[in-house]
Amino acid sequence: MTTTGPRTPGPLARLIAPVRRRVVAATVLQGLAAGTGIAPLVLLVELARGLLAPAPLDADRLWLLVGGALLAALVSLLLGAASTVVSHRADDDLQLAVRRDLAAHLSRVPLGWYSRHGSGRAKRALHDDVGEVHQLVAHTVPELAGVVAVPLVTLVYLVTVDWQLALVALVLVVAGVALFARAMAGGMAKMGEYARAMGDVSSATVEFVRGIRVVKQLGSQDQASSRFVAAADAFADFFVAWSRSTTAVTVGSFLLLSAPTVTVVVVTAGVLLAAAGRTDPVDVVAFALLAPALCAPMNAIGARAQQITGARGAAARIADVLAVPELVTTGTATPEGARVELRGVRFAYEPAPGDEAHEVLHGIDLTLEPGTVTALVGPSGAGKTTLATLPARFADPTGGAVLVGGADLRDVPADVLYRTVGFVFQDVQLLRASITENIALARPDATPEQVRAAARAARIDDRVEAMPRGYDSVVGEDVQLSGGEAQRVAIARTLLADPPVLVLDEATAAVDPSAEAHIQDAVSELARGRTVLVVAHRLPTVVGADRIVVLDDGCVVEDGTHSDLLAREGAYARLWAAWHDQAAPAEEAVR
Ligand SMILES: Nc1ncnc2c1ncn2[C@@H]1O[C@H](COP(=O)(O)OP(=O)(O)OP(=O)(O)O)[C@@H](O)[C@H]1O
Repeated sequence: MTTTGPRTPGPLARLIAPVRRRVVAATVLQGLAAGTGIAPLVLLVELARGLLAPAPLDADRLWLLVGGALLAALVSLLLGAASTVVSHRADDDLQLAVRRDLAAHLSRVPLGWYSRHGSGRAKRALHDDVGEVHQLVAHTVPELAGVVAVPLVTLVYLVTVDWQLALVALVLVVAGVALFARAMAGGMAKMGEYARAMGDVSSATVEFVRGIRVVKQLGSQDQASSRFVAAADAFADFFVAWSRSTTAVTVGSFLLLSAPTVTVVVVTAGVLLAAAGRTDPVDVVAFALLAPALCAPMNAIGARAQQITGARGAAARIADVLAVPELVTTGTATPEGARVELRGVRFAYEPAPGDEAHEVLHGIDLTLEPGTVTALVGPSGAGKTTLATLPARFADPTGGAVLVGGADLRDVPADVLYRTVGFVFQDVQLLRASITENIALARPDATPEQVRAAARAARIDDRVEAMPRGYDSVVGEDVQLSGGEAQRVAIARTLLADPPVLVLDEATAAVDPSAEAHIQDAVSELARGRTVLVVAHRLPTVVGADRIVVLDDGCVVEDGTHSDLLAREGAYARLWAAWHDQAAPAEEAVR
């Protein structure tokens, strides 16, 4: 993201602002630690000077130098440790604060956001992105002080020892840094292309892996893998060309900045100067010992630059998640009763960047009376699922209002709303916890008898009893549940929560007859005495509904009972006939 005009802090600067002072303190401490870390070497040089001097040994002075070197090493260690403590404390506080903010925010974003992005984006922000910022605050920034302080302090000392030799070393390092900067600039210029090629490989990989089962069934592996292979080849070609264009400069910079090169060149120059009587041989020892320190930290710059780029991306992603609008609730209304009303409801999904918003519900008026079952039917893409998610406030309508028990959902506190409206959708979410905990999620105080009663009503009790640890069996560890079983656990959970209004998205796929009978029994149990809205993907299941609402292209086109609608010979009758011609024989074949 680019900004113009007065400089506004970027997402990374804003994110770490609360701990900025402590990061600065840790950086200063690390700089001091790195600077004092050079002192023992300097004192060693002075020790050599004392030992090699023609004059008699001044033992006291030499011991003083040894003591000084030890003390400097100790101080450097202590300063480094203090820096680590300060930076890690700051990092701990920052991680906790950011994770708390994210968790609180994620609990208030519309449920529809999760349907659209899956839980992967939330996990990435909470775990991976916070981890990248940790790397920056706890390690990268303080360590950069060392990268700067060590060569600077060394250079200042070496200039005082012999400015000519220092100049030789400086020319080498400057040439190396210039080459390195060129290599980095070349690399950065192609970064966009690199990201594109990498993106192509990852989307081709995802596509290939996702479709692998279907592809294998159809025996067309070669065709399916061709896009993946083409993307991988294109990436390899790009990478080879990229490396070729930067290899010479990169290798040149590494050679110039390597400790052996700098040492050999400077010592050779020192020997020549000493032979010409223009420098003291002991000064050459100083360069032999300290010249590597001029360039050693440079090698860390590449990795640090990558960590800074990574943390910038992570902070931007965290900021994006925090910017997702929350569902605001005035908290001023409590539903009275279980009537659900949709008044002139319009809905448009948020468009992808660059696209125009596309309205999918165009002014729906619908009242669901307490204790009745209403089935939503219609062609694929008519807006059934979108409509069904609105009473559970997955999102707010873009026009009109949704009321439950006379209260506009925007005025109902979230906990009251979810006690009033329950939902069981196809992608059932079970926790990696015991069956009991999964069923009692909304009522942790439920007794084991209440949990079992709900499981019995949901026709899952027998299956749970047969599990290795019964109701204590952990889902995903002790037992793997089929889709139908998971759905019945979710139904048991909803039965126990006992919400007066219920939204159900019926399974799309045909399952075997006994499993379907179990699910239908469980659903009937669930529907008893509640206001139920069910999205029916398979027509035979709607026959007994009190009312059938036919949606087409985001509008209600018919409304009535099964026999009324058949007699009307309109949209529903056509759907029914089409289902009999196509889907029914296919389902029979599956059975
Ligand atoms: N998350 C989303 N973002 C953008 N558009 C969406 C999203 N979900 C659904 N749509 C669009 O909204 C329209 C209605 O979709 P919806 O899933 O509500 O229909 P449906 O009647 O339930 O279909 P089906 O029976 O196939 O499940 C479709 O055009 C669909 O492409």
